[in-house]
Amino acid sequence: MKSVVSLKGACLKFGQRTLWEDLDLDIRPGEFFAVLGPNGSGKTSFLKVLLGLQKLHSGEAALGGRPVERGSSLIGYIPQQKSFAPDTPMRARDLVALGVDGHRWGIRLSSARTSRQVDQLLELVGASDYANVPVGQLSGGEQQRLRVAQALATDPQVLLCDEPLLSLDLHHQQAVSALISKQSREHNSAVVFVTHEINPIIEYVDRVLYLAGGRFRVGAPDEVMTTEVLSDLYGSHVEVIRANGRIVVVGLPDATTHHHHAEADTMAGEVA
Ligand SMILES: Nc1ncnc2c1ncn2[C@@H]1O[C@H](COP(=O)(O)OP(=O)(O)OP(=O)(O)O)[C@@H](O)[C@H]1O
Repeated sequence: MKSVVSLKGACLKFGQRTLWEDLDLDIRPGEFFAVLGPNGSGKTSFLKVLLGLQKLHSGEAALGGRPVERGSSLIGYIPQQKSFAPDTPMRARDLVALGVDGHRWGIRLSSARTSRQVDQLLELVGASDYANVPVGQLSGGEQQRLRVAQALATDPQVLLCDEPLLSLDLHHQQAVSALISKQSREHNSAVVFVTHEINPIIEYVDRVLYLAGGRFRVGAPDEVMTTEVLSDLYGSHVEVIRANGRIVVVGLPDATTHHHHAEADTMAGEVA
């Protein structure tokens, strides 16, 4: 099947610092693709490249067979959580409606139809109860569910998600992950899902891009999330333990992308 996201020989650098290089990647329609790695490894920058907001140092990035560009209508985007100001003059349903018809030129959907679609989206993310509440008065998790609804509104071919589960409680983490996976299966949308933590989405992930130390590995979770591969990426021994379908990475170096900073300090943690 043709890929919907394609990177060829992609390299991203800031000054002397290389986040990744020689990255060749094809993401298929309907694929659930997770991007993992420690703080500062370049996960958000990876999304910015696909959004056309960050130029590659070298190589090519394409969406739907065309070079990436800002504002592509192929993309739905769930940004990293930022709170709305308390006095934002917008209700929950207005925010979702913006996703439905806010950026269309020409024929706009009739308002009754927009309204029905907004109701469906609100229900999908479990936000019907607060549809008329101003967004600035909602909790971080409630706001985040609205962003998911907004991103799904255009039925995107590529759904870019930047840590969409942050600030959600366990129940809503599961609900939002399931929703995103459903979108990918039923609408054949490719999902690029940036996260620190693979466990909430482990049952959905087809492949992982793991970034660390200016290097990367791509493959199925079982191929990448291993003691051998992660120890190699981090340049120090880490232990990957599987228990009850979860993956725990123990002994990660201090979160850093620089090998020379990977000091003796270690912490036992559940990352990835
Ligand atoms: N425009 C820029 N100019 C210079 N450096 C940048 C720029 N954008 C990002 N960086 C640096 O690139 C590195 C990767 O940033 P990025 O936000 O992609 O990391 P991340 O993996 O998403 O991190 P986190 O998990 O902390 O969100 C960081 O060290 C950041 O400071």
